[in-house]
Amino acid sequence: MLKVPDHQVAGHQGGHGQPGPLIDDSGRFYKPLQDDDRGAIEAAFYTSFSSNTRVPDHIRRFFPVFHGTQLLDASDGSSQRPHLVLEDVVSGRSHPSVMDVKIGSRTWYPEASEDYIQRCFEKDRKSSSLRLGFRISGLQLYGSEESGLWKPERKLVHNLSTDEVRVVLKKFVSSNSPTDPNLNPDCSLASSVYGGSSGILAQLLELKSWFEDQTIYHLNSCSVLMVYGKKKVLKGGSSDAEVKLIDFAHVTEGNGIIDHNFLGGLCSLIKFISEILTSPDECTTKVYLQNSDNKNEEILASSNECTTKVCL
Ligand SMILES: O=P(O)(O)O[C@@H]1[C@@H](OP(=O)(O)O)[C@H](OP(=O)(O)O)[C@H](O)[C@H](OP(=O)(O)O)[C@H]1OP(=O)(O)O
Ligand SMILES: Nc1ncnc2c1ncn2[C@@H]1O[C@H](COP(=O)(O)OP(=O)(O)O)[C@@H](O)[C@H]1O
Repeated sequence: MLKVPDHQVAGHQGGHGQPGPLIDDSGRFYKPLQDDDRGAIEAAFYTSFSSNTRVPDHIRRFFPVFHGTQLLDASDGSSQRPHLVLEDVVSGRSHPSVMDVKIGSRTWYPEASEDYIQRCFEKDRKSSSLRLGFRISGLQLYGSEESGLWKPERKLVHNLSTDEVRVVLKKFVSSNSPTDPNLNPDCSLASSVYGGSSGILAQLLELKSWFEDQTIYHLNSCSVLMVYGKKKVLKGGSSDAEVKLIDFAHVTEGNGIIDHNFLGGLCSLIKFISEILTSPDECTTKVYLQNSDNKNEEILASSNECTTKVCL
């Protein structure tokens, strides 16, 4: 039985006449192929990657397993269309915390159309991409029994300042309420989720060492998806935190050239996460994110230091 995933945090969502991803109970994620060349490029990437003997085995685990393509009824009931059949990397986790981080200071690439480059450039400039080499595209995190799941509106996370990005990365590994303005993120889960020999930092470092060498692909506009089951870690169990690369709709050939854009963004993300592990208590700024109509105020960051209001 196929259903719409409630754990999707970014990208094209179903609805308004647009098909979105589907999942099943066996741990598969079905991503509709986009009509234009984006669908064809992503399908070609997965096909090439799956059989490319130049990709080391230990690197394959950072990509969702690819099970080919399948014609399915679209999630919006419009018509049958081909879907990529992928491993659902969130499946099997209780209270999954998920963050999509789009890597690269530029999400456009020279071969794209002028119009596309311009749109991407604007998003890169307004978001943290140009400044930091990555941006948070979307996230969900489990707060508590009372507060439930925190899934800030995507437009609220798109244009975060550097401080806000740091705070969101801290909230991702904190056990106190992500929405309480009087609480600093306690980072109490940082060592189990980000740290350790198999934590997120170790995985990102392993990926980085591949990107220092690999010249096969340029992963334009691709994301790092960070996932872990919060319930288990809160109960003191070992973390099942995983890093996966997703979204290959804009991959181009590397032609023997290092993917500097991806590598630079990855190094920057690594630095932020390392700093949270080494100095989790470093003071953060109190930030209220507010819609322009002054409604739906949402608090992303907190400390005793100062208060900033950002109108979106
Ligand atoms: O269509 P939208 O407005 O959801 O924009 C998509 C973006 O969503 P956003 O609104 O920035 O969260 C979306 O960004 P995320 O994956 O959500 O970070 C992509 O940039 C997508 O472009 P493409 O499919 O990669 O070429 C963007 O799609 P296109 O506008 O290029 O179709
Ligand atoms: N294999 C997967 N398993 C689980 N969730 C996924 C997977 N691939 C994508 N997602 C979810 O869907 C979102 C959008 O995916 P993405 O491939 O970036 O789509 P788009 O091309 O529409 O931007 C991601 O942010 C993530 O939440």
